[in-house]
Amino acid sequence: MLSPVLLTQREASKSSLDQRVRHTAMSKMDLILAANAGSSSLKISFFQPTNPPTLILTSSLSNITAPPAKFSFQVVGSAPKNEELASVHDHASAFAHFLEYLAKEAGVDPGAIASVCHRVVHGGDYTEPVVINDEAFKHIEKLSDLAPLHNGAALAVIRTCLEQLPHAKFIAFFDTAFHRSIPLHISSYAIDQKIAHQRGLKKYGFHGLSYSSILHSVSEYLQKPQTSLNLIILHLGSGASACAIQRGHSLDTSMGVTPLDGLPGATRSGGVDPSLIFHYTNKAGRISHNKDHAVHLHVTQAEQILNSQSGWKALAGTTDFGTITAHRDEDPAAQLAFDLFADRILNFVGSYHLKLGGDVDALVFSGGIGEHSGELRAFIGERVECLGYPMVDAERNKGTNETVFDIGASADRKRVLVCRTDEQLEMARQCISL
Ligand SMILES: Nc1ncnc2c1ncn2[C@@H]1O[C@H](COP(=O)(O)OP(=O)(O)O)[C@@H](O)[C@H]1O
Ligand SMILES: CC(=O)OP(=O)(O)O
Ligand SMILES: [Mg+2]
Repeated sequence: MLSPVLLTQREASKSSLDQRVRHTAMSKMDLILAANAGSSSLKISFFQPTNPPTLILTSSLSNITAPPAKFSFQVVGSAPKNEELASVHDHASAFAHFLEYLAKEAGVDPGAIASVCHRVVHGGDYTEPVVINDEAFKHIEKLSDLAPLHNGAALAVIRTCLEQLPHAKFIAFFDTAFHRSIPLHISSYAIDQKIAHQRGLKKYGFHGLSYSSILHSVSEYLQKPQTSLNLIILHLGSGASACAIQRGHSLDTSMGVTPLDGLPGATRSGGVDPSLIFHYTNKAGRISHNKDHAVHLHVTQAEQILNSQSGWKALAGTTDFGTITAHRDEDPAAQLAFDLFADRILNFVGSYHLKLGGDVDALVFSGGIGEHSGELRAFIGERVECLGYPMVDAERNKGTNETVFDIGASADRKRVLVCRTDEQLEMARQCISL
């Protein structure tokens, strides 16, 4: 017998959710919950399992690593609820808060959730989504050292789900899977290949769910099949990476065996001379004895510093790129952070433009910074004009509510686009097609 989804009839502000959830789930208890454990945030969306998936509600907990965390919860068609939470300090407490809010405030019975999609950043050799069983759980756990800010956080959310939603099916979707198409000479490091194979030391690449989502949206926007598209995509968030897409497949990306390489981020250094770690601290190479999670992951102190104590946080004392942009005129540290980020982005745009033989349909900005920082887009846009990209139009660069919008002054063959990525939607889409 089907139990009602809603525990109680609540106040009018919840009526939109009531109607949507009641409508579908009373007859079919098969909602999809998609959880995205990023380095600084936990983003959650609920979908009805239609094709394409129908969004019911979104929630996010950001600033998890720079408290107080910011909680937002929005039922589609209703006003968002926002609050600051001093009690949330990691992904496990963030997800616990969400589940409590869902039942108590939104009145949703967790029994209505049939499938839970988890974004897992490092999947190693898994190239397809997997149902999470003991073996998959251990596999993800083993890879935690290679994604120290991510896999452990995703596992904490998975553990809570296993305890609190025992009736649901859990599926892991991997960031790395999208990059399985990267050719061997690009994914290999110039090291002993026997050791490289034994230890899985190669470029895996990350943000793959985001790149899939962007590819899907840009293909719809340009009305061209994905397999005809050559794109340079910049996913600029707390973790930032670039990707060259050739005929709809990943050709190269800036992150490597771990998400540390390539562009700097909120707390990550990005690529440095590998020898730098031996000079940064004379403790490099030893197991960290700090009190944080790095101890349990056996990450060396240097690796911990480059992952968690670097990036904007080290350069400008904030993990918020919006603050950096706003203060760069009066604060040389903020100016340095801005200029350094732009410089590293240009390295990848130039290199990927060349790898694609100049045959690029669009340069695409995405991620929290790419979607919101008109200043950074204008700065990069001006410098890539020499490669044949149109000038960034100041008015268009102010943005719209569309998923994809064009900020180029002319709709020449090459475009400069902004795309709102949606990793949760991408997982729901793949979940339905499974
Ligand atoms: N208006 C803005 N201008 C510049 N940067 C912004 C703005 N809004 C958000 N950001 C940046 O986006 C980052 C979050 O990006 P997001 O992709 O959501 O992060 P995550 O990597 O946790 O998924 C914030 O840390 C902030 O630096
Ligand atoms: C891979 C990665 O860095 O992800 P995020 O930007 O969500 O932290
Ligand atoms: Mg993210």
